[in-house]
Amino acid sequence: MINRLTPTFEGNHLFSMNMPHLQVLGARHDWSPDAYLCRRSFVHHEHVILAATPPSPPPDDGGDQIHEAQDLLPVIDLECLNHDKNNIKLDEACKQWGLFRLVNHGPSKLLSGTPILTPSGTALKRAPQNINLLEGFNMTLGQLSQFQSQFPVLESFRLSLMEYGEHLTRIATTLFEGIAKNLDLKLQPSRSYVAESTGIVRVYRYPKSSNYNVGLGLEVHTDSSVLSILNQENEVSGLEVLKDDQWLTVKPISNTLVVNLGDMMQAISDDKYKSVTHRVKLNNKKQRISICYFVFPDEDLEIESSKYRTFTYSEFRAQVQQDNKIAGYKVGLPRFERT
Ligand SMILES: O=C(O)CCC(=O)C(=O)O
Ligand SMILES: [Fe+2]
Repeated sequence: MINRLTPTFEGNHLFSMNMPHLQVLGARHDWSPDAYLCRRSFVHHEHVILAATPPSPPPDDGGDQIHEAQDLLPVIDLECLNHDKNNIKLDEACKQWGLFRLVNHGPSKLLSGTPILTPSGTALKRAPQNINLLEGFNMTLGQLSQFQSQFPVLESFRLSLMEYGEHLTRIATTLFEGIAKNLDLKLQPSRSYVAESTGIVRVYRYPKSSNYNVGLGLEVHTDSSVLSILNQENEVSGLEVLKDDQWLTVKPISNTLVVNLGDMMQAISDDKYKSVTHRVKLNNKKQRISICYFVFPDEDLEIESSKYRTFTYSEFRAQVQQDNKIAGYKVGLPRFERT
């Protein structure tokens, strides 16, 4: 797969040319277009952005105590999960962490690519609350067929994305089934909670930087997804997770995916599981590349819980986009709390 994908990326001009169109195919699920522009424009306009918006200091590190979570993070074996009826380890990981490493998930080399350059950023209409120093693109799996006719030159890339999406959907489905059993969830029949069609594959490149004043690679946030499955492609650290008020580095380990629970999972589980708070710091030695797969429920599936008013994922997404646009940040689940 590496060989099929890499030539597509080679000569970054291909993506420089096509990025505006790629955006149309799939904007990041919970970002306003403005925030998205900001995120992808730093390469050419870093000085402009930083001058326009003073960087906010990195969030409190709990007394600068950053711990490595390498030995603490729960590890889930996908193959064992298939055999166990109630998987206590998975349940504990979801309850206590909201994030775990995943091993034995299938092919060791899932996807690889080279960094992608974006075109010059368009002027920002509004400064978002935080500047995120990264560039990348999102692809919604359900829209890949449009991609075929619009960009025949990227056909091998499209096929790779499809294969990656199928593989990751299989993983997400297995994990979700395990979680549903553990929580004894009453699922709506014939509806998908981890729909491939709404799945998003996102590739990001974070520049290297030793200057903490420039801000974070990706601000403190929770994901809107049911599950997010992260491939820390070039094994460069940066991801940190908030656990018991301390930031822990999630060190990359080869052939090991990182799974984190998102807002939809929190609501579906009636708050038994938490959407994990995380952020990405810039690495001071190397640029970092991550490939993330976000999976969502069918857009019109009604999520019922005792904590939140009934809502659909499309309502949630619209609310997040509106908050991003008006307030400059995501409010998320608190917007849907029962009063
Ligand atoms: O790049 C990463 O490691 C994490 C990215 C992330 O948290 C996100 O896109 O929501
Ligand atoms: Fe995230």
